[in-house]
Amino acid sequence: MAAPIPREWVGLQQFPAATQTKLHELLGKLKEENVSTLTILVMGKGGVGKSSTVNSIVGERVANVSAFQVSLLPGPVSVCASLWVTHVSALSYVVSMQSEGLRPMMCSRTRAGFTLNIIDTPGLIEGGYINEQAVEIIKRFLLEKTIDVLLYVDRLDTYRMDTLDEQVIRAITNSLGKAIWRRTLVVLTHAQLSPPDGIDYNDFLARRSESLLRYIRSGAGIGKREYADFPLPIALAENSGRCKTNENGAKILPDGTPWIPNLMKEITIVVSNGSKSIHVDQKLIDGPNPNNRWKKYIPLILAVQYFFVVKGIRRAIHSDISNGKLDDWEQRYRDLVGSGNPVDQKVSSSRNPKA
Ligand SMILES: Nc1nc2c(ncn2[C@@H]2O[C@H](COP(=O)(O)OP(=O)(O)OP(=O)(O)O)[C@@H](O)[C@H]2O)c(=O)[nH]1
Repeated sequence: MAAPIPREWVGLQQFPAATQTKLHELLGKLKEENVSTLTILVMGKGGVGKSSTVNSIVGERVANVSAFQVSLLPGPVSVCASLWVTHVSALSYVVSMQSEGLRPMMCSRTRAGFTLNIIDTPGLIEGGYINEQAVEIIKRFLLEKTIDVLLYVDRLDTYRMDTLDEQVIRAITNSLGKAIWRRTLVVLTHAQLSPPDGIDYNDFLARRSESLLRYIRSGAGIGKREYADFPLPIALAENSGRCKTNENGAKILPDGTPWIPNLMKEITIVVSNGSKSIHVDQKLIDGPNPNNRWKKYIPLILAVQYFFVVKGIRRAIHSDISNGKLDDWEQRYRDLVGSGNPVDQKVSSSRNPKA
């Protein structure tokens, strides 16, 4: 199927002038590096703000946003709130999966010779499990596409990580290969939260980032020695219409940073980090063939067998022959014959008890 003709990126004009200037600057930098097309894949659990982030980046409502909004309650009710968040989020995953369908959505926009493709995907969890059907549909959708950047989206205001997070990360790794994590920017939405119990915002962010990265590294199989190869930078997003703005009208993070240009800057850093974009072909989607897994070790195993087993046995036989030593069975046979065959004697005496 032919790719749709990209439309003009009119959403760019919705941004405040300062944001537009910054975005044009970043697109110009990419073009200097011969990058004139950027394909961004957005993945994560359900209800974390994937579609909202897509809409924020494009500056248009191109993706359907789920109806559920879970907010963090401040102060003494924070424990209740965290349970409530978990509960309502789980409900929102189920409802959104049913209402939105499982098909990913690609939106393409062009501006001054630059094309932005952004792919929104359904949440990967349904009823507390990985939705294998959604994973298969996403894989098929991505076939023969080249992914420049993965935005792995999660919420800043989620306190607990569990094995489900690891499963989502494993499902992405199995579908797109471990290398996708070299091309990943982690995006934490709901960035305008007030941390519970008076915790300092930066401390809260540091703790949340650390626990999320721990899960990503574990789910993706990134060992300690590989940390430098998989930098996994983190950017914050606040998609709410109530996000604070600066004097230019740009949506800002609690520290005053306009977050959309900041997110785009982080994306360009990932693009320029020296790793390759991920081309999704059938082989990548199928994953490693378990039959081929040990194939390369076959000659080595045969050589070890030959030198340590076959040669050893041969040597033992030769030395037995030259020592005149008999095999156990041969020795036993000779003993039997030599002593008048006690087995035969026993048999004949049992047939003729008087004998
Ligand atoms: N306050 C706040 N709300 C957000 C933010 N991002 C998303 N939301 C809300 O969270 C809910 C889910 O957002 P979506 O963008 O639909 O999340 P999603 O990950 O695309 O969800 P699925 O498509 O169901 O997987 C919606 O009600 C959004 O309005 C954010 O940064 N801040």
